[in-house]
Amino acid sequence: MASSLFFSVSSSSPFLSSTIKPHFSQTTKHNLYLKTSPFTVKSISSPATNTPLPSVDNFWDWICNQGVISNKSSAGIKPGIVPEGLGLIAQRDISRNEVILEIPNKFWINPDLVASSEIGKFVGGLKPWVSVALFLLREKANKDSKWASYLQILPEKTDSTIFWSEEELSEIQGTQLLSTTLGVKEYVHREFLNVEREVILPNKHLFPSITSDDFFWAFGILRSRAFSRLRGQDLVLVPLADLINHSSSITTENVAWEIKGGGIFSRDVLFSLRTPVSVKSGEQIYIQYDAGKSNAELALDYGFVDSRPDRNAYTLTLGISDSDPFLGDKLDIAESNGLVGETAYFDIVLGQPLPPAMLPYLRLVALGGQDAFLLESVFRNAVWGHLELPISPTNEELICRVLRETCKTALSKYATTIEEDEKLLEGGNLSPRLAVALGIRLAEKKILQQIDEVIRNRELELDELEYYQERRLKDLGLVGDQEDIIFWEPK
Ligand SMILES: C[S@@+](CC[C@H](N)C(=O)[O-])C[C@H]1O[C@@H](n2cnc3c(N)ncnc32)[C@H](O)[C@@H]1O
Repeated sequence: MASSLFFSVSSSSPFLSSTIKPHFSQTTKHNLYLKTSPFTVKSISSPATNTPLPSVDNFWDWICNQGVISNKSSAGIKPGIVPEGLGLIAQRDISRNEVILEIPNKFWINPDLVASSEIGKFVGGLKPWVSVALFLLREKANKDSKWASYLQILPEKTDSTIFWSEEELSEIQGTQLLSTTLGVKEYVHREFLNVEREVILPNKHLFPSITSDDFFWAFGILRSRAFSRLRGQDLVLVPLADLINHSSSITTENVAWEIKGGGIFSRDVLFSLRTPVSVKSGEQIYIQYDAGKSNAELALDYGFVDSRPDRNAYTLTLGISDSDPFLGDKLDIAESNGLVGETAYFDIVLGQPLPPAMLPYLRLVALGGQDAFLLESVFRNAVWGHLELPISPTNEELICRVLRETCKTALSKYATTIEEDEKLLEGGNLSPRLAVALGIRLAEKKILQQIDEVIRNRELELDELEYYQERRLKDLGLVGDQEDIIFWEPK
């Protein structure tokens, strides 16, 4: 019975899951819905990070004059122009784990600063990021802003997929990243329309001309510069510290920054940044951005992808249909095993086995017909254990078939094959955005192929698998050594 099973694909971004409603359909059985784009690609470009050197010098002077850096001449770091735009350059040899920066909270840009600013009373009820975005835009328009030296060094745009043209987006046709990007753009645009109506237009004296593009710029700045974990109400931009770039060669799991108290007699809180590895004088200092982020999230937030294979993930969205006659029982069982709600998300990572809870969950979703007795309350404590192993040929065959259909349909949505992408990669000389597009679409296809291969092998074994009834008979001692069922002859 297939009526209770639906599969769809979606984004894995934790940001999306908390703040944006997914915009893919999840209503029909065996549902696989991929948003694709009809555009064709002609060219792809990358934004220039054209911060002139005088602006960087001016920013550095400002930082030092404000006392953020106590002694300019003996500072261990300095901002400089690097391949990633701006970055932090070591001014002497720095050892591993050495603190390179401590920025007190009076130099942070966060919702508290906005609340105490002249726009504070107009933005009180807004989401933290929206109020900080309006603050940035207002200060950017003010030549005499206290923050002018900082705002001048912020890039006009990044390579985040939210800034890609339609033609550029067509390079990620069929990908989950495209679907997520369109969802985020829709979300930001909606937020803009709301804030324009509620705050910007009624307060034209404070916000004379803020466009949707301006608002996207501020969103892009916050997504790419606020340190992970410092989001929501804790959202903060830390000037100077936010010049640190990411390198895939930094693999230490430890987070390179922390928030510290400023000392017993100080009310200051400090943002403290360390070097995860030792760095020679003149070299750029790097950290690893949030190790938990997939390449799709890096592409969306920052506009680059990491070369580590385990950053490549594909999210399968699985769920129990509203019309499933056993919906309540199934939800109850899923919830007792940590899978809350009608939908469950499983991140499949390139080169790694399927997540352990995925097959049990699928067996649960597909459970019906003669197997439905396992949903009865007497089995409630033991049912998940049973689901960890095959239940019945019908159940196992169904989940294999639907998973393979899902992979096949998803694979058919991409405009290029793995072989074509690999050839392009070999050719090299890719623009940053095309490199991102290729990295993402190639990895997604490889993961789908990987899932299909695992399930194809399983299908070949279906006749040899041991199912619930056989296990049960064995447990009861009703199956002999030769796997024959033992009958008691009546005397
Ligand atoms: C926190 S900011 C770092 C400072 C930034 N480079 C600048 O010029 O202002 C993050 C941005 O730096 C760039 N970036 C950081 N690490 C990178 C990397 N490994 N490859 C490419 N771009 C990188 C991306 O544009 C990203 O959105």
